[in-house]
Amino acid sequence: MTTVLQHVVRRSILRPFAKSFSSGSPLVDVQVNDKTGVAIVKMGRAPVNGLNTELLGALNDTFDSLEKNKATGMILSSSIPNIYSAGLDISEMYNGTPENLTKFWNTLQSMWINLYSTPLPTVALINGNAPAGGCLLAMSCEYRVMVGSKFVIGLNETQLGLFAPKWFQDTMVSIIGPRQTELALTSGKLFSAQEALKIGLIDELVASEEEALASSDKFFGLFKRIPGYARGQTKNFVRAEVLDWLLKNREHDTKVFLNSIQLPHVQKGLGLYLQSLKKK
Ligand SMILES: CCCCC/C=C\C/C=C\CC/C=C/CC(=O)SCCNC(=O)CCNC(=O)[C@H](O)C(C)(C)COP(=O)(O)OP(=O)(O)OC[C@H]1O[C@@H](n2cnc3c(N)ncnc32)[C@H](O)[C@@H]1OP(=O)(O)O
Repeated sequence: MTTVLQHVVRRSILRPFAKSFSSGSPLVDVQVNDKTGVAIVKMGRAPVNGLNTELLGALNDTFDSLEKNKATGMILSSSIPNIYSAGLDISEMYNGTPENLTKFWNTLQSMWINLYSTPLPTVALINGNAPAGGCLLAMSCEYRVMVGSKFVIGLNETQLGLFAPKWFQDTMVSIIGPRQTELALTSGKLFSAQEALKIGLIDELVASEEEALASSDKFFGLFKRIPGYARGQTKNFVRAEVLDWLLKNREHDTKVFLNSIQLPHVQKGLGLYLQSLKKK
């Protein structure tokens, strides 16, 4: 089978048949399996894959590029040991100008719309902690495999004095239901891997990255004989309600974010939280 992406080969081959391609950003590494057409997308923004405007934009461009170049599936993972993503980069939300905050939020919205609605089958290979925005990324994929039992995942926004936006919440509701989402979000719960498995927030818990890749292959294999259009339309219908809310309310959602995040007591809380993280 010929290579599905037309980009320039950039780095060495890591898996058999896998080629590295330039994602256009040093923050995102893309390797496409020549044989299957499945792309492994790895976030690599040290130290914790904080989702700033640049990384969000790079992810968005990558998703676009994979679709345009007819990849057959995508695995979203991280190249940073023990970290999937620490969520939104708090430095972007602390003391930001209204222009920068708006750009940041709009980039997040676009990235999520793209990821959540892609017709490609998607797997989150969660090889590290995935709080808040990191959990959102994983939840937006169709299948979640966590590697190792020492990591946590969840929407912990209330612990920071924030709230998870409606579309973050709705994404979780679609996976674990309203009752468990309400309990988790009001308390800002970060689930252990075992808890996440029990509640269905992750689909599998495995011991190694190799096992996770095998699970992903098995998941993609489910669609071998299913026409792509039928699969894509079905995914669209299932996800339409959650997606449509943001598509119809982007401006409102941005205003809510801007108004809330700039409140003096919210800014003070963010500053203290950042300090506490740095002091560790
Ligand atoms: C009426 C009031 C309403 C208010 C509502 C307001 C707004 C509502 C609208 C929108 C809501 C906004 C939604 C936000 C979602 C989010 O994603 S917020 C981010 C939440 N993330 C976290 O809480 C995770 C914090 N990080 C950690 O727990 C740990 O770092 C880790 C991920 C578990 C990793 O631990 P590890 O020990 O490996 O690393 P360190 O903790 O030592 O960190 C290394 C380095 O990285 C910095 N850092 C960590 N996380 C972030 C982050 N999210 N953003 C920016 N920077 C981060 C940390 O400070 C260290 O920095 P260094 O010391 O300078 O190296």
